Amino acid sequence: MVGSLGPNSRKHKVTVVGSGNWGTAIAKIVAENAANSNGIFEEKVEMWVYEEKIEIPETSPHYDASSPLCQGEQNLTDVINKLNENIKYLPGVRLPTNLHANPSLEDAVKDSTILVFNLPHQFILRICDQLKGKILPYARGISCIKGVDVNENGIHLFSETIGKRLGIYCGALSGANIANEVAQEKWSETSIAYDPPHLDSKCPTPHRSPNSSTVDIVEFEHKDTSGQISDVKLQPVPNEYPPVDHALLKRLFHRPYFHASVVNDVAGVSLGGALKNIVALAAGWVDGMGWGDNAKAAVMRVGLLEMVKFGEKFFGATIENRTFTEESAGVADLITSCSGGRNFRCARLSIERNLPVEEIEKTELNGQKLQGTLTAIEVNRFLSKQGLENEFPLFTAVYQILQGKMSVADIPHHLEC
Ligand SMILES: NC(=O)c1ccc[n+]([C@@H]2O[C@H](COP(=O)([O-])OP(=O)(O)OC[C@H]3O[C@@H](n4cnc5c(N)ncnc54)[C@H](O)[C@@H]3O)[C@@H](O)[C@H]2O)c1
Ligand SMILES: O=P(O)(O)OC[C@H](O)CO
Repeated sequence: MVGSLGPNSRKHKVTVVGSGNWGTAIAKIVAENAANSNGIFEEKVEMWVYEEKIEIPETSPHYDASSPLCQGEQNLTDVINKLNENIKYLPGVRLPTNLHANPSLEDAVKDSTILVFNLPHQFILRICDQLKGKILPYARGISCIKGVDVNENGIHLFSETIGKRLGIYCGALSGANIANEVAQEKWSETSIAYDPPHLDSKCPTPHRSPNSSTVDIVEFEHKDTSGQISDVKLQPVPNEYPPVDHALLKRLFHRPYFHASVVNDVAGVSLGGALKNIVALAAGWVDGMGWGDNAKAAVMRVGLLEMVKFGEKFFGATIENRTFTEESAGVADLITSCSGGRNFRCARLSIERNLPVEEIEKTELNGQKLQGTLTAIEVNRFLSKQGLENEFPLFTAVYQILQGKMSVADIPHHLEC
């Protein structure tokens, strides 16, 4: 029984929900830290894997004709656990042995107090539905997802959507973090945003439920961009566990090669990561046209301004503008994404090969997913519904180009208007 244990006597169990390129890289980091946490985290870290069959090709350094693992199709989870490598989504990177690939979502999250959500944003809503009732009610989440949740009610951060659907608090992690570089332990920075409506004064609108007979449950109101107020009953983490706070999150994610800064601005950190993907597509197209670095810098300048404007306009009360300039999740992520990110690279190739970006995604990414294409469409759906497309000419141009309604050659003129 949790209640019979003393303060900090229990360890946090951590599960990473997702195992793609970034999911696996973050799971590696978390498992490295969990292996040496002085009793804060359980050593074994679970990584939920969307199961699929793979075959180890003869060209792979892991190929051994006599190995049962090389006899036809295998479960990706078995391959990851036996080779300590995600040969499909993060090839060539050795994973810690305390990281366990688990094909069962329910089993992977069972008893976990910390859930790290890290999968392409188009899959997260369905995963949340599957997780309902399967997680600890006092679990805490961190969303590493770069995207926004657009529906008929407005636009939401995925940290909010996850929190609302699961009845937990969820923060965000985002930064200038191309997964392959991070996984190879090349130095980078990241931003973690975490600002739960604790029993302290941090939350803008926390209050105890007047009807609640227990001090263990806190209700907080959150106004989303549609003006709706959602009530989430947040349960505190029992004090048998070390408190989930900025210091603990730093212990979970910070590495000598991965410097984590922990802040409160969840909206700023989340939005930077989502919107830069739209800009990166434009940067890739401009680069593919051979227009040079000045043109790419122009796209990035306009893109950054639109990112800030979008944040101010739709998340004004909660966002801190300086996140865009001072945090890795802001301009630094924009720069790296427009230099070597997948959205940038696929967009550039689409010009060079005269093919749609989605076609390049299918042939070049081996199952990895672009987030910019869908985000551009979702953001446009939100903007057009409000008649605000003209106020965001670059976001709108990216959408129009994806729809085949505008050509890349028209970008300069479109931005001049
Ligand atoms: N890759 C990066 O460099 C990077 C860096 C920072 C942030 N991100 C962000 O992290 C998030 C996750 O990206 P990623 O790179 O780990 O993923 P990815 O692009 O590698 O996508 C592949 C993953 O999607 C999973 N998948 C496919 N179909 C699925 C389904 N129907 N249901 C559930 N899962 C399914 C696959 O199993 C695989 O794990 C994205 O929002 C991305 O923008 C990525
Ligand atoms: O490869 P992308 O375009 O999905 O971008 C990767 C990361 O978000 C860069 O920080």
